[in-house]
Amino acid sequence: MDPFPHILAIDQGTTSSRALLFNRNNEIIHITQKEFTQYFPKPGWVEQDAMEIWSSVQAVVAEMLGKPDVSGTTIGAIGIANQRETTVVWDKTTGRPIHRAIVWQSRQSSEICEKLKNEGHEPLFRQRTGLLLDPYFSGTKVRWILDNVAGAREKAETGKLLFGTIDTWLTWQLTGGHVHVTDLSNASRTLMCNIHTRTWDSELLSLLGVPETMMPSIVSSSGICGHTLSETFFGHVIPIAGRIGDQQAALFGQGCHQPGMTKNTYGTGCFMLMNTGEMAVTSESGLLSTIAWDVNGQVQYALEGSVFVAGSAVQWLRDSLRMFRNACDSELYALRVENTTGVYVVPAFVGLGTPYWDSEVRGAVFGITRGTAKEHFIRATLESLAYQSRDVLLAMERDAGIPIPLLRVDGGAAANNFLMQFQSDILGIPVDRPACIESTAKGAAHLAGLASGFWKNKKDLHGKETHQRFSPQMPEKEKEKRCKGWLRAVQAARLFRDI
Ligand SMILES: Nc1ncnc2c1ncn2[C@@H]1O[C@H](COP(=O)(O)OP(=O)(O)O)[C@@H](O)[C@H]1O
Ligand SMILES: O=P(O)(O)OC[C@H](O)CO
Repeated sequence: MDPFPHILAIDQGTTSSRALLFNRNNEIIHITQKEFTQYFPKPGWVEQDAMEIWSSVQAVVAEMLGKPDVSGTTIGAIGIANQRETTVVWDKTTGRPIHRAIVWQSRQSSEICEKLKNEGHEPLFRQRTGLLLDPYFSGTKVRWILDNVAGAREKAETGKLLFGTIDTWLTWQLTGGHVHVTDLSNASRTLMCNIHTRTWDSELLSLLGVPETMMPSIVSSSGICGHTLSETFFGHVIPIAGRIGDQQAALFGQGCHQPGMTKNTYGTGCFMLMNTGEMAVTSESGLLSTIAWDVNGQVQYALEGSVFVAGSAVQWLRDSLRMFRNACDSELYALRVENTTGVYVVPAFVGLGTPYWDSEVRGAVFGITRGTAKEHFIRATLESLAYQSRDVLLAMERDAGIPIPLLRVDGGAAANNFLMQFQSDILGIPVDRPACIESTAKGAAHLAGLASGFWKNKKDLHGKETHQRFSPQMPEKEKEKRCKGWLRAVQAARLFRDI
């Protein structure tokens, strides 16, 4: 009998927390999931309650432990994949957050970014962190909390506050407040980590006004950093053996272990990453240079294009415009019409990321007529995910200096066949969707499984996976016409901000 037949992956995403149980054949045998509240306190601001995030993780794990043949004693190790950049600051003694978590999408620190840019600091941040001075990243979010929460700065300066991204927060909670760590993939998204020396950068911390005592220790993406407590709901001491930002996790889970291999994940946002091996590639086209993972001291880098609003535009159609009940219904509506009749939705609700990096532009709809129906609107919104991904892919090909012959996809919205076909059509290359689109959880499970000896080496991780291929069908002229229309729509949305 296998004493530990399972690996538990915790996939803490922007819209939901999920627990996924893997067996030694690399199969997912159970999934539990819980959505949690999103707060939009002001236009462009997005916040979450860190305690609610933790409760949602407890809930999905508790539900998992209630499944037949699953218990704390059957789980060999835990791996965590998390929404990145989202910032939690908490009191070391009480363990209570001092403010809501500021979500990666939130723009509330844009003034801080502008000030640092005006002071001429962007080249230094860019060179050392591979990122840009954009509110997307954690550094200016921490600064915002220290500036805006009464008494926070004094407490931070006397070592009473801790900072963490969601991996750090969950590890802290799972270990009963004993372990304060992050890994390089997450650290590389904070604006505070030098991706070349792979340490927190004192000069950048000082420019941001963040005391170094708040920072977690940086540990490997694959290795045991702590254990659950036997007296908590697991009822057992389980090693926490992997932690990695969700987009890098998906890159690992898709098996993109070699330089040049690329994947695009369609979740709340869209994130395209290309493995660049042991080299941090500097981008000329607005891509980010980031750390993919650190496994056994071997660090790999990636080029990344980040789209801020993708699946969340579908949620907006569902929840705010009440156009349908389930995200998957968007496909049925989109297929009821032949095209959008020239309607374009630019879902720049929180600005635009790669390659535009325009944090002030806001969403816009173009080309509506009296004949525009809900179906056109839904179709145009889905198409916007593909157009934004195309903008990123073209930038990536330019920077990497190689064509991308095929795109691997995953994430919740990759389940949408209409979207995947349209993506292939406007890219003019095949799009491959694995039968199991849970690449993020796979990546976290793989890293934990390798560290705990559950799987011996990478050969055990990939085998008989099947893919569905979407091949381009749209005539070249039609493709060009539509893509030109999209670029005009983006330009017009940006112009609207400027007038
Ligand atoms: N069939 C679908 N078509 C389009 N969008 C979808 C579909 N299913 C899920 N989504 C969108 O995908 C997102 C959820 O994907 P997921 O990978 O779980 O995201 P995250 O990790 O960011 O929480 C939601 O924003 C949802 O609106
Ligand atoms: O929650 P996801 O899957 O949309 O991922 C969010 C990213 O990590 C943000 O950088």
